Order: sequence, then structure tokens, then C-alpha cells
Amino acid sequence: MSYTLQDQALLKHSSFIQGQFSPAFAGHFAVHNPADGSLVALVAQVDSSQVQQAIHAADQAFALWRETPAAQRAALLRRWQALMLQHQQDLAILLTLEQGKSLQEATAEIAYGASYVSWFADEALRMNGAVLPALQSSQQILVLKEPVGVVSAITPWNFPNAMILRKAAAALAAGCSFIVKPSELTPLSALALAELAQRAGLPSGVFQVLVGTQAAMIGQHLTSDERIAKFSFTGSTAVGKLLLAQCASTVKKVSMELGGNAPFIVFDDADLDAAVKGLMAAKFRNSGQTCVCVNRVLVHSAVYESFLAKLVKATAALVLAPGLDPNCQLGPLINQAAVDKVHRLLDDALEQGAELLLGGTIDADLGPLFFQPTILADVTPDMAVSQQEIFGPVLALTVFDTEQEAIELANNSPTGLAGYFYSQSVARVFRVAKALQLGMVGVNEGLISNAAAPFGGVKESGLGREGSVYGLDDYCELKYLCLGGLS
Ligand SMILES: NC(=O)c1ccc[n+]([C@@H]2O[C@H](COP(=O)([O-])OP(=O)(O)OC[C@H]3O[C@@H](n4cnc5c(N)ncnc54)[C@H](O)[C@@H]3O)[C@@H](O)[C@H]2O)c1
Ligand SMILES: O=C[C@H](O)CS(=O)(=O)O
Repeated sequence: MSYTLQDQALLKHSSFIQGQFSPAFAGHFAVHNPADGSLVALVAQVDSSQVQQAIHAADQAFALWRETPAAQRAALLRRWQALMLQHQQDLAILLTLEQGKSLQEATAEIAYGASYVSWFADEALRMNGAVLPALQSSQQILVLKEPVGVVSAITPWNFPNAMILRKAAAALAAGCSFIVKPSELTPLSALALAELAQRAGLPSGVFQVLVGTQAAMIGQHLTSDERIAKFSFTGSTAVGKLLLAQCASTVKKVSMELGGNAPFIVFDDADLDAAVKGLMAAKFRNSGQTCVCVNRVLVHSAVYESFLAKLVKATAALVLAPGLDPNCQLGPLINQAAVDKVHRLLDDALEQGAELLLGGTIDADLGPLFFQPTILADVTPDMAVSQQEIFGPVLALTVFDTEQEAIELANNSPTGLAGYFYSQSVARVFRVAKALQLGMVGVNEGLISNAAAPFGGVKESGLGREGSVYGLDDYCELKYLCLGGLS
């Protein structure tokens, strides 16, 4: 499938530093299309001196950006958002080319990312402090809400637009300057956002993008430089723990959006058609490569056979195709390592007694990264497929008999990001929702991510929340003023 960008200037090939796209002399790295392995772009590697230049520029920019009136910050954010929607098709094509998801999902991601910019443009106008009653008549308490400072961020490949904007929008709205290192697998979406930021008139140094394969080198700067006040990470729990430790030396404020292991519980009083519809959405979005994708499907024994029949029929109907194919519902996985991981998890489960009901390997006619939609039955909690994030189009089914058993199975994970359950009993809805150790719970709903909701997890799924009325606070500090001598 071919493509043509309407605005070729959105395809950038080097880091965006201090208002300029700056190729260093540190070589290049390749961006490949997961659908066919073809070369999409060669991108200049950022070097250490450029990272330092970006941090200096962000530090300088913060001093001015923090004093920019909130209404002006909001207006610039809205101009940026408008350009994203004006160029939505080109941004979606670039995203599909480097990440592989269907053009329909990529187009939706552009709108999703832009919705955070719109949301936080509004929140900028409500960055309110407080006047509080003092305990002494001679005093008055004032609380100022101030931007935390220079923010650095590192983001993943699975949502190369929205995971950046979910952070940058809040940071810029609060008056912070922002430096991001996107995944080396998907730099083009971030660089296109930088181009549009420049066109929107965001001042030099307020939004910067560092691209390169030397993630550890870049990350060391972004987690340990004392000019950076806050570090915000989205990615795997393993890398998150490493970077969290690196932030300790300068006691940075941190946000961590990490891995998940989402349970999906079908109770005996569930609407089975709704449950199948919700599971298809919560499992197969981005070919299963989202942090909130269902990892463990727990089905009550009384409804298992009828639910399974509906689920097999719906799963078998999914169209596996390259992302630019208009019929695509499932695209390729990001790379061979992702395919190998899914194979390892399947092999382990089958060796331990699981039953393969559908799929189970790649569609060689399409290419080595096209993993078939797969259903495993008779999965147990001690199989690796129950314990690790699958990050692929595999449904792992386990049967349960009681509500308490379902809750214990669902909570049997060191992570706690998202989970889902279907029941038509109000009493059960509140019992189970309160018992689940998760940051986000879909109740009779499979699609729960939006800018109005506080996105984040508990346990080893992270720290802090992104989006919603709570999201700005992660980029602010409270300053307490005590006014004395007033009596
Ligand atoms: N909770 C959320 O909101 C959320 C959202 C999307 C993805 N994720 C998680 O992200 C993971 C998939 O994304 P991924 O494969 O890109 O994750 P990853 O942790 O491998 O990489 C994430 C980012 O960290 C960088 N990185 C890796 N090692 C580093 C190091 N030593 N120093 C500095 N940076 C380093 C990578 O270059 C990339 O930019 C999954 O676990 C998924 O659950 C979570
Ligand atoms: O991969 C995790 C992202 O947060 C996906 S989404 O926010 O649910 O779209």
C-alpha cells in the first residue's frame, strides 16, 4: 500500500532543540515499517552535547513561560491542537507507518492526543491557589499553585502521539517547559508534533524532542540533571523502576505510567453479548499492544460455554492486515522481539496444559510480524501468560466458580493498572469494584481511556495520574504564604 503526505514538511529527520531541527554528527538510525520491514526514514542521532543544550534551553524558556499569562498559554495550546486536527490525516499516516496500527486507530489516536491538549488548555485557566483561614487572627494563609519547573519525559512506542501529549499538555498548561525522548522505534510522530508546535508559536525551548537509540545516555541526563524538576515516564515497569532510582539523586517529582496485567471478569449475571463486545475492544486495540489491554479473561463456569462460543465467532472474524489497508482491524506487532515473546508465552502455556482454540502463530502470507488473533483455554495463574504482560492478540481464558475466587485471581498480580468486569447486579458492581486492586476499572465497558478520566495505576503500575481535573497537579507545586502582623 502506498501513501502520500499532503504536507511533506511534517516528516522530520532530527531532534528539535531550541526551536530548530538540529542534525548532530553522531550518525543516523533507521525507522522501519512493521507491516513490511521497509525503511520509512533515517533519523539523526542526538548526542550528549545536544541533550545538554536542550536542558539549558528548557531552563531558560521556563523562566519566561512560567510568567506567560495562563490565558496566553491556553491560546497557544489551542492553536497547537487545531493544527494537529488540521493535519490529522498526515499525522495518522506517519503513525501507522512507524508503529503499524490501523489507519483508523492511528486517526483516533491523533484525536485522542489532541483531546488532552484541549483539556489542559482549559485546566490552565483553573490553576487556582487558595486563601485559607489562619489559626491566629494576626495571620492570613495564602496558597499559590506554581509550575514545578523544567519537565523531562520518556515515552513508549505503542501510542507515539498520545503518550507524549498526555504529559506535554499538562506540563505546558501549568507553565513548565518540556523535553521528551520518544521511543527510538517511533520518533516521527513526536517530531511532527514539534513541527506543529513551532507553527503554533510555542516559544523556543518550551517543547523539545530528543531522538536517538542511546536511550540510557539520554535518560541519564533527563533523570539526573539538577535543572530538571520533574521526570515523567510511560513504559514498562522494569524500565520505570530503573529510571525512578535514577531520579533519586536529585529528588525529582516523578510520574510513572507503567505496565499492567488487566483482568476481564465475566460473572454469571453478565450480558454476554455486551461482554464479548467489550472484550473485543479491550483486548484487540493496537493488536493487544496497550497497557490497558486485557491480559487474563476470567469466566464464570455457569456461562463459560455460551460465552466462549460467542467469543470464538467474534475473534475469528477479525481482519488481520497492514495498517494502511482500509479493512485492517489487527495490524502487525511492533517487531520480531514482540512476536518471539508471544510465542514463548504460548509455548509455556501449552506445555503446562492450556488448550489452543484459535490462531497461535503468525500469518506468513502477510509477514513475520502479523500474529493471528489467538484464544487459549484452560489457562492457570501459574502460567507465564497469566503473570506477564502479553502485549499481543492473545485471549487467555480461565474458569472460576465464585465471586471471591474471581477477585483473588484478578488481584493476583504485582501490577494494578486497569481491569474490567461485567455484571448486572448493582450490589456486585460496588462489591467487586471496591475489592479490585486497580487504578482504573471498566464496569460493563471495555473502552475507558479519555481526557476527563484520571489515568494511572496502583502497585507496580505506577505513580500519579494523567488527564482529568487531577492531572495538572502532577506538574504543580503548592507554595504557602503566611501573612503576619495583620491585627
Ligand atoms: N501505564 C501507561 O499509561 C502505559 C502506556 C503505554 C505503555 N505502557 C507500557 O509500556 C510498555 C511498552 O512500551 P515500551 O516497549 O516502549 O516500553 P520500554 O519500557 O521498553 O520503553 C519505554 C521508553 O523507555 C526508553 N528506555 C528503555 N530503556 C531505557 C533506559 N535504560 N534509560 C532510559 N530510557 C530507556 C525507551 O527508549 C522508550 O522510549 C508496556 O509495558 C506498557 O504496558 C504503559
Ligand atoms: O498503552 C496504554 C495507553 O495509555 C493506551 S490508552 O491511553 O488506553 O489509549
